[in-house]
Amino acid sequence: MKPKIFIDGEHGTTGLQIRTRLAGRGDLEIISIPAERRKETAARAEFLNAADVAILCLPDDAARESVSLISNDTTRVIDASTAYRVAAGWEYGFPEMDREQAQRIASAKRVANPGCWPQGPIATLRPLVEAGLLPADYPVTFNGISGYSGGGRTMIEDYEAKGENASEFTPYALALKHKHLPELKAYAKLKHDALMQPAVGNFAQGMITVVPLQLGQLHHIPTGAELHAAIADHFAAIKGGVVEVAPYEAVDRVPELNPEEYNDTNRMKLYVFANDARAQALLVAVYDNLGKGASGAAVQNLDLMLGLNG
Ligand SMILES: NC(=O)C1=CN([C@@H]2O[C@H](COP(=O)(O)OP(=O)(O)OC[C@H]3O[C@@H](n4cnc5c(N)ncnc54)[C@H](OP(=O)(O)O)[C@@H]3O)[C@@H](O)[C@H]2O)C=CC1
Ligand SMILES: CC(=O)N[C@@H](CCC(=O)OP(=O)(O)O)C(=O)O
Repeated sequence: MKPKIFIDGEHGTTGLQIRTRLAGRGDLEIISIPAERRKETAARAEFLNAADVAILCLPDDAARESVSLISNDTTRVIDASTAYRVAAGWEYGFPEMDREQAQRIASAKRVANPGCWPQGPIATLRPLVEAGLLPADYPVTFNGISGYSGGGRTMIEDYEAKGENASEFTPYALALKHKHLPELKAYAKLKHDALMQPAVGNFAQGMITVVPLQLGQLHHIPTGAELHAAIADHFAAIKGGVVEVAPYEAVDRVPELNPEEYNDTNRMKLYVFANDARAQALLVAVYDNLGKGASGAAVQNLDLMLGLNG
C-alpha cells in the first residue's frame, strides 16, 4: 500500500510547491481536500486522520489546530509553520544539521520544517561552535536578501501588483524580534539570540544569508582556512545531504553570488570569505527560500520519514 500524504494548506505558496514537487511520484498517494472545504474543521480532521503523513502548510494557529485534530496514533506530521520548531517532542527538519539528524527525522512522528532564514546561518555557525572556533556566546549578527515569495500569498500579491514600481531592496524586521530567532539560537548552539537584519528584494524566489564575523577579540583567532575546513569537514561527514561547501580558493576568484541560483532545487551552497590580516570573515549561504527553505526541505523530510529516496 502506498503511503497516504495529506497537504493541509495545499493551495498556499508552500503547499502548492510541495504538490508540484510530488506530482508524478507513483510511490505516494496524495489525498486532497476539495478546495471549498479546505477550512472546514471536520473535513480537515477526516483527512488528517486518514493520512500516514500530514504536511501542514498553514499559519501557526491553524497548524496548531491541525495537530490537535489528530486523534490517532499513526498520522505523522511535518509542520512548515513556526509553531513547533523549538518544541519538545518535535525534531527539527534540517537533516544536514548533524550526523544523527537524518536518522532522528526518519524515526520521528513530528517534524518541524525549518524557517527559511535560519538554515543558512545554522549550516555555517553550528560546525564552528562545535569545533570550538567560535564561542557559543559570540554576538552573532546576520543579514540577507530573500525573494518576496518568502512572505506568502499576501506579499506575493503585493509585489506583483506593484511590478517594476516595487522596491528592489527593503530591509525589514527592524523591531529586532523576528520569529526565526529562537530556532537559530537553539540549533546553531548559541547562548544568545542573534541580531537578524533581513531584506526582501523585487524577485520572486531565492535567497542569500550572510553572517559577518569580527574575529579579532577572540582568544584564538581562527584563519579563514580553519573556518572553511571546519565547515567542509562537517558536511563531508553527512551522507546524502544537499548542502555543498564551495572550495576556499573561491575567495580569490570572488564568485558572483546570485540569490536565484538554486531556484527550484533543494540545494544549498556555502562559502567562507575571509581577510586574515583584518581578522574578519563572512559566512554565506545561497539557496531557494521555497526549496531548501521550505517545500524542498519538506519533501526531503517526507522521504526520510518514509524511507524513500524520492
Ligand atoms: N513562503 C515561504 O517561503 C515559507 C513559508 N513557510 C511557512 O509555511 C506556512 C504557509 O506559508 P505560505 O505557504 O507562505 O502561506 P500562504 O499564505 O501562501 O498559504 C497559507 C494557506 O493556508 C490556508 N489557510 C489559512 N488558514 C487556514 C485554516 N484555518 N484552515 C485551512 N487552511 C488555511 C490559506 O488559505 P487562504 O489563502 O484562503 O486564506 C492558504 O492557502 C506558514 O506557516 C509559513 O510561515 C515556511 C517556510 C518558507
Ligand atoms: C521574505 C519574508 O517575509 N520571509 C518570511 C519568512 C519565510 C519563512 O521562512 O517562513 P516561516 O514563516 O515558516 O518561518 C519572514 O521573514 O517572516
